[in-house]
Amino acid sequence: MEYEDILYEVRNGAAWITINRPEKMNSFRGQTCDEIIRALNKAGYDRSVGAIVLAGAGDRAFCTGGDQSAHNGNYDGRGTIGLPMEELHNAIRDVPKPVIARVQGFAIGGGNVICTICDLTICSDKAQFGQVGPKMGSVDPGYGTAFLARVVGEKKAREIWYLNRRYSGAEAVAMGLANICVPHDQLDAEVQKWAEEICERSPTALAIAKRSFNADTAHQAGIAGLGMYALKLYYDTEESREGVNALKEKRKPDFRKFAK
Ligand SMILES: CC(C)(COP(=O)(O)OP(=O)(O)OC[C@H]1O[C@@H](n2cnc3c(N)ncnc32)[C@H](O)[C@@H]1OP(=O)(O)O)[C@@H](O)C(=O)NCCC(=O)NCCSC(=O)CCC(=O)c1ccccc1C(=O)O
Repeated sequence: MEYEDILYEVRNGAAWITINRPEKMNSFRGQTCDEIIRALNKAGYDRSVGAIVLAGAGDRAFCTGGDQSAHNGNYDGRGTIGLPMEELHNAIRDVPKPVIARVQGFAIGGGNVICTICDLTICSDKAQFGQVGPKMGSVDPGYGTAFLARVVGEKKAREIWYLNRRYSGAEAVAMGLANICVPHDQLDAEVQKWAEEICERSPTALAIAKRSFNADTAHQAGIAGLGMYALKLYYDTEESREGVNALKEKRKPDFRKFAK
């Protein structure tokens, strides 16, 4: 079998990459990231594909970030923190085709980062966006913070990271985090419509436009690469583990004891 954690299908020029771990709220482990990277590169350089859709299986979640059951100071894969996060984020940005996030449920933590990085985000009225980092003992030191501020503005990005609230699809559209919010049962048709419209456009012009948009924030890849080492040091602390343990033990984390 080519993939275990994702589904890959081309629908009339649109490559659909679907995280298929609904029992884990489509959170990702190392293998999931590797498979998404492989699928992105396959779709990105397949001449019959004009647009790429990133989705999550089932109704509950688009993606809820790193799989906390595979997280104990390190995740279970390769890379600085045990997940090839920088590579995954860069793959979304580097493929020369627009990537559309299809958000039908929770886009939380690292899942929120992924949809922030995607070129476009189309969500349903059941979508819920949000960050959980400081609530869970984690933080994205790269695109998830710095690029988010480019997308929604500095004040809103700081609110998202400092308070860890949840936002509806309509609120995501209002702050510029999503392009459009549609009724749940119309989501797939809407996503496919946008993808097919993109497929009719000049691939070279699209690739140049995407590279040009990316150029303005390319330095953030360097910040992310450096920040992952800081994140790894943080993951090795009791303070970070408090977040993971609290989720597992279904209790509120007590971070105050780590106040500096
Ligand atoms: C997603 C929730 C808000 C849903 O809440 P609720 O509806 O109340 O349902 P629950 O009962 O909480 O959850 C149901 C079920 O799903 C499991 N689950 C949910 N998310 C995860 C996950 N990420 N990993 C593993 N399992 C998960 C949950 O445990 C329940 O299982 P049961 O067996 O039924 O008990 C809520 O669940 C929630 O907030 N989940 C945690 C999300 C989370 O912590 N995500 C990742 C951590 S931090 C982060 O992502 C920010 C940092 C970041 O972006 C990053 C940057 C660089 C590298 C890596 C990361 C990274 O992603 O960690």
